[in-house]
Amino acid sequence: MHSLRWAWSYIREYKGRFALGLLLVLVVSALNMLNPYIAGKIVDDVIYGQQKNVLGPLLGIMIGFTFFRTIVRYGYQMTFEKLSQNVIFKMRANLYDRLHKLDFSFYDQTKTGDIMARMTGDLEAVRHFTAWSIYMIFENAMILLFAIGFMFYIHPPLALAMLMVTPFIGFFAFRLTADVRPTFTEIRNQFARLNSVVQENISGNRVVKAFAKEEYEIQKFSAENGAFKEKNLQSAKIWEKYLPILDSLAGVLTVVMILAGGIMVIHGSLTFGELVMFNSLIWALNNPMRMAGWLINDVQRFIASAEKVEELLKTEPKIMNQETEAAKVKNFNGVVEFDHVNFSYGEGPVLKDINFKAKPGQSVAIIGPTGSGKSTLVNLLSRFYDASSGVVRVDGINVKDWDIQRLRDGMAMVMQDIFLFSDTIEGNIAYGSPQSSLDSIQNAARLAEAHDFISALPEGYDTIVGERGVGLSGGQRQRIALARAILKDPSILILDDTTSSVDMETELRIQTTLQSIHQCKTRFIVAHRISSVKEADLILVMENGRIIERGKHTELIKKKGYYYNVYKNQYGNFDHKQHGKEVI
Ligand SMILES: Nc1ncnc2c1ncn2[C@@H]1O[C@H](COP(=O)(O)OP(=O)(O)OP(=O)(O)O)[C@@H](O)[C@H]1O
Repeated sequence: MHSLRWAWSYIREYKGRFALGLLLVLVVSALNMLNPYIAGKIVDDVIYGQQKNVLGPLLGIMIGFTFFRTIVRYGYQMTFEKLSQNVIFKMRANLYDRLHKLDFSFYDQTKTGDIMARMTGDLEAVRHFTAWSIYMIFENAMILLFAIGFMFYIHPPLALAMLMVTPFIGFFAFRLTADVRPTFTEIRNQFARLNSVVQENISGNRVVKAFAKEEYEIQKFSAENGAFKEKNLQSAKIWEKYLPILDSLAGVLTVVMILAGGIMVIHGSLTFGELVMFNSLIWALNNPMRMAGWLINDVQRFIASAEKVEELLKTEPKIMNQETEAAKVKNFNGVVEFDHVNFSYGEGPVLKDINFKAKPGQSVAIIGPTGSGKSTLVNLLSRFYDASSGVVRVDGINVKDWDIQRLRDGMAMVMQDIFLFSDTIEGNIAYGSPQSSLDSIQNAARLAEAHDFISALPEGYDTIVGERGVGLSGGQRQRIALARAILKDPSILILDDTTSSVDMETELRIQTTLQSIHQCKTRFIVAHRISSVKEADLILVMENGRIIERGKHTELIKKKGYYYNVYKNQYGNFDHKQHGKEVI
């Protein structure tokens, strides 16, 4: 019932069309009683009563009605089809909207395959229910009701005899519903698992090949595929157990009708024409009962899928906009402050008492062992996650009070895991600033040391890069992502391990450029290489979620602590000046 109420919240918008559809179904269902009635009349009045003059008009009505029914049926089928397409269009748009509202923590916990199952298979099950099952249930219920009513009108005792079978049918239909329902939820969940395996294998196909794990992955898929088949078979076995019973009970109706009706005709309490009417009406009892199994099947499938779609639509993001005055502030300059910030993803602290301040024009570098919390720290700045305690401020305002859109608009981030869309290089660079001219795109690419290799490609900036940037080297991808960030001209630029795959000479040129063009911006550079961080105004050295050292390059070298050791490991006794020029 809950799923139906939820579906109704979408259908309600088209309630006029919905009501029209049901009305047409009602008309056709009522008119379905006409042909059996006429058939009986022909037997009683034309064959037995010898009123041959009424045969023509009666046949005319029969043929006319058959045409009329076909047209009206087409009308309501189209009505429900259009309605379902509108409903699904809106649901799909809402789902997509919700997926964009949901934050990092949702994507951390949810498999892509599961999301895809909801966007495809589950929506299709809801569409099928709206387009077909609703009117079929209504049509069958109405035909059954009209037929019962009509039978009582013709001959109540025979109608009563036939109805004695229906409680048994109701009982078995109810049992079928109860037994089959859990299997549909299992089928649906197994479909999501199957989807996840396929999706992971397609995304990770290079790793699979590199480790020659094709056979292992095929077997993994085969296990999930087998489980999917088994769950479908289990479900089929249940309703195949009940369908013959429902079918047989429908057959019993014919036997009751022939037996009881025949006796009544022999005793003269029923005319032969009336028996023909009953005989013609038997499909109107049989058919809905036969269909009941299939329709129950559809309803259960709908409920299992609707619950999943609704669950996703109702998932609330943890990161939300607050309606504060600060949210109305338009732009910011880029003053950043971490005020005793602690953070945890759930289990155990990841950031502990992070405390520092950066002004526009300054660059803050973060260095430290892998897993020490560097990326997490910059992620709090863009509010991908919220601090567990303490405050992150931008221009003196808590990031939680900023309008998220505005906050992120003022920042540009090059993430560790570079993502390029399957689009042209020009489109990828202009992703954050779609109105940019080709000149400014090329200029950004020059600053990111990407222009030369892009121009050398046969199609230059029009080159379409594959999914996630396939076809480009790691360093090339990083430079395109950097150009994308530079083009945005943000107040705060965050580079998370952005030049790790770029050779040191190119990196040095990039840094010199960034230094000159971003005089008034605040820059965050997360890196492992000393060469990437040594020019920074403030270097934060992290270990186990804490800042263990801070200062400028020369100060940290003098401290002879962690930073100094990294420096020694990376450069040994290498002279940092060659031919009078700084190289590290
Ligand atoms: N989405 C997440 N959910 C749960 N734990 C996470 C998540 N992301 C990172 N962590 C954990 O938080 C800790 C810090 O990770 P983080 O990525 O910030 O480190 P890092 O210093 O940037 O590492 P690297 O240098 O390898 O990029 C690690 O222990 C990591 O396992």
